[in-house]
Amino acid sequence: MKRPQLTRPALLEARDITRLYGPNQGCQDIDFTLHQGEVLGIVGESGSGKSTLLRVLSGLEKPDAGQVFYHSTDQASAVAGEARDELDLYAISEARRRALLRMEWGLVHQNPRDGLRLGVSAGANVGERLMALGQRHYGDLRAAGQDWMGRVELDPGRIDDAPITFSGGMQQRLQIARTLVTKPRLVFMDEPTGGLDVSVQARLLDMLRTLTRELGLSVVLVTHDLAVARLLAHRLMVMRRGRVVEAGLTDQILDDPQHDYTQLLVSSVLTP
Ligand SMILES: Nc1ncnc2c1ncn2[C@@H]1O[C@H](COP(=O)(O)OP(=O)(O)OP(=O)(O)O)[C@@H](O)[C@H]1O
Repeated sequence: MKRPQLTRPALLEARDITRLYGPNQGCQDIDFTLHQGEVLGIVGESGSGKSTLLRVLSGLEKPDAGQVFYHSTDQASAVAGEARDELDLYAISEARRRALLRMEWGLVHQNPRDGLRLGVSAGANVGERLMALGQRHYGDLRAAGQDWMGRVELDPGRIDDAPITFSGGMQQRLQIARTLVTKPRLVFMDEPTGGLDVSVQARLLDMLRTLTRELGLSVVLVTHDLAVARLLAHRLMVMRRGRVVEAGLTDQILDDPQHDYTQLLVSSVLTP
């Protein structure tokens, strides 16, 4: 199989990450490199430590041990006065981490209400992230809002409606538009299709796959749903009790799982 991502530069590196709340609760000794344009799926049953790892990787929770390195753009590093483009995520300031989330990263929550501002219009939800990057022209912000609502298959005519009037699936589309409008270099997704009806999930998944391909997004995707992983991820890490038990190309892992736990996971989900 073609493996273009391996020839691309590293974007995010996790080095021996451990964050434990109790024995086997959290994540331990996690080590991997995400390359530009790559979608990495983190899979495993509930409680295996996927969300804990995602919080550590996205700068939201300091690990007990280990480091996360992010290769920033030259421009953003220059603004922050940094000499190198490789940032040690927990050695930089909290303000700098927040700036990364605003300027270079995106975060898609399982519950769209965690990622949206419910009190302002759909258009404002999309435009707001652009304003945080310095865009001020009202017409441009509105045009971007309409454009992105169309791209996530929402009716642009509803740009002035509050997200609270949208269905769960529509809110998730809006959250995705709000996240992607700034063209983030790295997107973290936590169960992006979780909590939705199966038919709504399928359409959303299809849209996500199209967008990740079109935009060449680099994504760390947490899901317990192997069908979601199969459709979106180039590579998978399988977690159990906080540890990675198997990692590799998605098709290899799902078609020929080596570890007992992965075999169980795959057979219980994919076999009728
Ligand atoms: N803030 C916390 N305080 C204490 N324990 C926690 C905390 N966050 C997670 N845990 C525990 O760590 C373990 C891993 O949880 P985590 O949410 O990372 O797993 P997960 O694989 O994402 O599961 P799920 O799919 O159910 O969200 C669980 O046993 C959980 O109870």
